[in-house]
Amino acid sequence: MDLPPTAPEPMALFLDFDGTLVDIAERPEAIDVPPGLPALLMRLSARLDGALAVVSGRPIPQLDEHLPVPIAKVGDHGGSLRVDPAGPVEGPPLASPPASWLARARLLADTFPGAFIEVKDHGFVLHYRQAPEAAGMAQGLLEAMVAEAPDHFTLMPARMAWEVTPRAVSKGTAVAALLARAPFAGRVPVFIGDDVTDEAGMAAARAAGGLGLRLQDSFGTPSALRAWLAALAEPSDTP
Ligand SMILES: O=P(O)(O)OC[C@H]1O[C@H](O[C@H]2O[C@H](CO)[C@@H](O)[C@H](O)[C@H]2O)[C@H](O)[C@@H](O)[C@@H]1O
Repeated sequence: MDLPPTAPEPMALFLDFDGTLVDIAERPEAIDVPPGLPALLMRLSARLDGALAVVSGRPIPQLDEHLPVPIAKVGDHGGSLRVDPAGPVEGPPLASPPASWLARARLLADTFPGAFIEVKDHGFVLHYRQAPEAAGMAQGLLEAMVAEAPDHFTLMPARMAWEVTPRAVSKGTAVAALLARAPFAGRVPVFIGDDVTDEAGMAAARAAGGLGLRLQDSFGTPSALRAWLAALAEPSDTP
């Protein structure tokens, strides 16, 4: 593992949620959010003058449920953004997958006990954490689906899941959009994530002169990252 980095100044910080801020759980609703995490993110956001965003594949309402604090949030892998915590949720118009895709994906998931579908507004996830034997067939089916509408959708490998997402957005487009706006503009971006779905965010941060950090390499575990964030949130003692 590399040493945790020295935070650049002034920093804009982009944090993935599942597998980065919180440990992976058997199911999406079973995550254990450490009780102090929302307050820690609040302190950190204040320390960065608001230039902190949680950037997740989850929809923003789910992020609000797990992190009920007024910080910037990006959901749906860049499909929805709420930069001003008191402002509206923004995002480009995006297609939704045809109902027939969901029906076919559900049929497949139903043949593998433990596999299930998570539906989002503009995509869906086929989770196979409890049915790893479903991975290959799921990949084949979903690849064939997105090949029917390659301009609109793409298939992303996630952690023990395949996710059909809109092609037009990614965590990278979200980072670029936030960096063009206050309070993120003019700061050095740092994106921290654990997953293939975070690579576009990391690449966007690096392209803007900042850091794209893989949790496993730079911190090891979500708990170690939270400790680093807690130290960062402390007021600086330099005048
Ligand atoms: O971008 P993220 O915040 O990392 O979200 C990515 C996906 O995370 C969730 O699924 C993953 O985490 C679950 C809980 O630990 C786990 O059970 C599952 O196997 C993982 O794939 C979430 O359900 C998805 O909607 C997110 O896109």
